[in-house]
Amino acid sequence: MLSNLRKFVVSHKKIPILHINNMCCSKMRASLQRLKSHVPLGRNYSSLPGLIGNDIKSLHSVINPPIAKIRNIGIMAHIDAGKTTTTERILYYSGYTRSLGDVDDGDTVTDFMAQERERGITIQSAAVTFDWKGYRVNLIDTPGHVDFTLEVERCLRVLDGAVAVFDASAGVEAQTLTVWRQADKHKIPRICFLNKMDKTGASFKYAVESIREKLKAKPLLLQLPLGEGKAFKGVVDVVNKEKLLWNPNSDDGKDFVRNPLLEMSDPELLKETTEARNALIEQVADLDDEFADLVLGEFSENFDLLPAEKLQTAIRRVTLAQTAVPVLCGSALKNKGVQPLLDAVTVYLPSPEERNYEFLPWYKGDLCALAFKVLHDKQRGPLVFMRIYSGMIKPQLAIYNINGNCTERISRLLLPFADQHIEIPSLTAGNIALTVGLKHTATGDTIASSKSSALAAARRAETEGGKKHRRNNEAERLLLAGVEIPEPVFFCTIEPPSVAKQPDLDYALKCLQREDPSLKVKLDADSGQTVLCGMGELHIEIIHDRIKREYGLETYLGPLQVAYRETILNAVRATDTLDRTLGDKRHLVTVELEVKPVETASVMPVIEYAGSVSEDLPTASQEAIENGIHSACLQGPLLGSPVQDVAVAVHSLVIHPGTSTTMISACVSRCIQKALKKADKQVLEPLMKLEVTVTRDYLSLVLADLAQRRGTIQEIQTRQENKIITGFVPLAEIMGYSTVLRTLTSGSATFALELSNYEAMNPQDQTVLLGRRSGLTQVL
Ligand SMILES: Nc1nc2c(ncn2[C@@H]2O[C@H](COP(=O)(O)OP(=O)(O)OP(=O)(O)O)[C@@H](O)[C@H]2O)c(=O)[nH]1
Repeated sequence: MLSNLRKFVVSHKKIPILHINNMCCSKMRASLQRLKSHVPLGRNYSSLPGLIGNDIKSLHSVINPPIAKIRNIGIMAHIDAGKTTTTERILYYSGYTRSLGDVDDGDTVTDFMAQERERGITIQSAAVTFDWKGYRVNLIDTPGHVDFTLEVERCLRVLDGAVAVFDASAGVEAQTLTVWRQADKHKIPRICFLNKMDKTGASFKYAVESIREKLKAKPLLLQLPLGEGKAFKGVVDVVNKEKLLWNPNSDDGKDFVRNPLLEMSDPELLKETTEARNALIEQVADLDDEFADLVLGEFSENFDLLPAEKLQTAIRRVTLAQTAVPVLCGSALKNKGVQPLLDAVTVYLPSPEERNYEFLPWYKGDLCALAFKVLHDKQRGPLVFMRIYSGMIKPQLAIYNINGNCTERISRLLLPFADQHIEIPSLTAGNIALTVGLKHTATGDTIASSKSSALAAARRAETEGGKKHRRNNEAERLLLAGVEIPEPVFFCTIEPPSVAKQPDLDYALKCLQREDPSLKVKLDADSGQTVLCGMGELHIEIIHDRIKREYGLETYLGPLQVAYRETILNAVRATDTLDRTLGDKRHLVTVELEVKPVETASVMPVIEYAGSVSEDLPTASQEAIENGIHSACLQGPLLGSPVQDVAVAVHSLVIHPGTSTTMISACVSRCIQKALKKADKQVLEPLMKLEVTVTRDYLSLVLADLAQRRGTIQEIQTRQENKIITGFVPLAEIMGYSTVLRTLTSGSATFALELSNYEAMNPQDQTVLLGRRSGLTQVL
């Protein structure tokens, strides 16, 4: 049946454009695109009967493969490690694309974008589905830039396994560390692929050491490289003691031979591989008791007799347990090593049923899914990518969105399979679905089959999980959380070309926010201007570009500004009374509270109640108090920025009968603002962790520049020919750094930046900032 499907796909002339909506993922997509003729998506849905004739039974096995044969994986890497090139090879060898692209062909990417602009089509691929040796692989796109960390995390949330790609000449780099930590957080089993083995300076040993040291992981060397740098020609399969050599005359790397290592032809290599295999066996036995028993019993005399399958099974167990990571190597650019990597994905990474999702039992087989990406297609409306954890999705199915507390209907169901979006009759647990017709579902929403099913699951969660899952709101317990949306660090005003276009801008921003919850949009009460808040310069730039490209609006951005925070240095008490008569109703509240500093590194205030207040406090009044506290803490007295690291203790509260909750909130909020004004205050600024890779010649120039930017240097390491500077620098001082660094080092240096924490500004800098901002506070 698979061959049937392939045949159809290959013979089908109309191949869709997939879209670029997010520039940081654009290279992968663009390289996919240029392999296809440019025909709008709408004409390229394949419906089921046309696809397979009457062979419905076989189709089921293709569309809904056994769950054990599904792999939901992502590829994660530091910028430029070769994620795009590796992905491109994977798609080519799996038959997804029909020729190999080249990421260095910048013109092609630009051409593609221009064509996309002309057509005004918005399609994007967040996941592609392909088959490899009888396995269904859903490859989920994870962007590499730090501004899109949230996007990476959101994607990680729906992965069952991941391939971490490294530049073998650089080993572990800054962004690798970040994504590795994120993958740790979501407990995702991984495989490491040491790419760029052909590059001058590539060192298998160095890269493996850096995995051991920096990632604190236990690398399992499943392969050894045959040569390094220019001499790289293939790999040794340590598990099977085989040599894999790629035909030097093949221009796409499809042609390679796998031969057993023999004493006669390769005595040295055989010896080296046997030692590596024995070391691997010992290492795995140390981590897995079942394997240790096997090895020490039957095979203790001679590890050579241990069958490869038994070793693979044990490697799989330790990979799934995340006690070690298999390491493979190759050169995606030179088309070597990618097919064994795909084999390893199917052999060592888990199927959906092997992941331990604690929420699954609560649903008892009912639908539970996570919307992990929303795209706006001009013809189809919103397209929602969903990971199905349990149950089934069908076209015309009504689903309940737990976050949005609303029910809506899926009109069509698609599978982004090979180079088609195939319309399908149903999709079961473990799969990635692309749905059409959902108007309210946003990125990150949890989906159930109905409200009653969600509530039943919530009750089970509470019974089974006890206090662990107890949250304020019943449905909240069920949210497939794990992706905390970080507070934006940058903001700027955005204006439409004319007042008449404001509704169009509002609509565009609403759509973009549904796709990207890390984008915040506010209305400045004083100036009436719309304010965009984002995760970085690139993030805001991309939003600006997308508004123009996808919504045809030429907008104007105000100067980019840093999102500061405020805190207080001492505890302060305040009392307030609100007494207002509206119509014939009197609203009277008196509150006494204390605001004090605490160390939480959060803008969520800690709320405490005196015993006399909490006793018999109605839920509605408590909610009103907390709303008042939260809204007051959003605008600190110094800059109007969020206040962090504070606790609020409510000491007394007197509410006149009939007083509305709005009045309670207003009184509490005013009282807090009074207290905050009285306190000693401090501005906190975002401090960025910076890693600069620079050649020795430019080291002192870069250090001198960082010193001027109030930077502090943590350490300077040597990596081959380069120096790696790590340190911290305030965000305000590092705006536009890419241009500066390029000029300073003639384009030879690279850097990675990520938010470290918010830190107190020194008194002089704070005075300068407040002086500068006092002229600006009217604008923002
Ligand atoms: N020598 C060598 N160069 C490679 C290899 N793989 C990728 N490259 C080159 O490395 C550069 C970056 O490759 P990409 O595939 O774009 O890397 P990426 O990780 O997707 O980069 P970002 O999308 O910017 O994060 C390009 O110039 C590639 O040609 C490889 O195996 N060997």
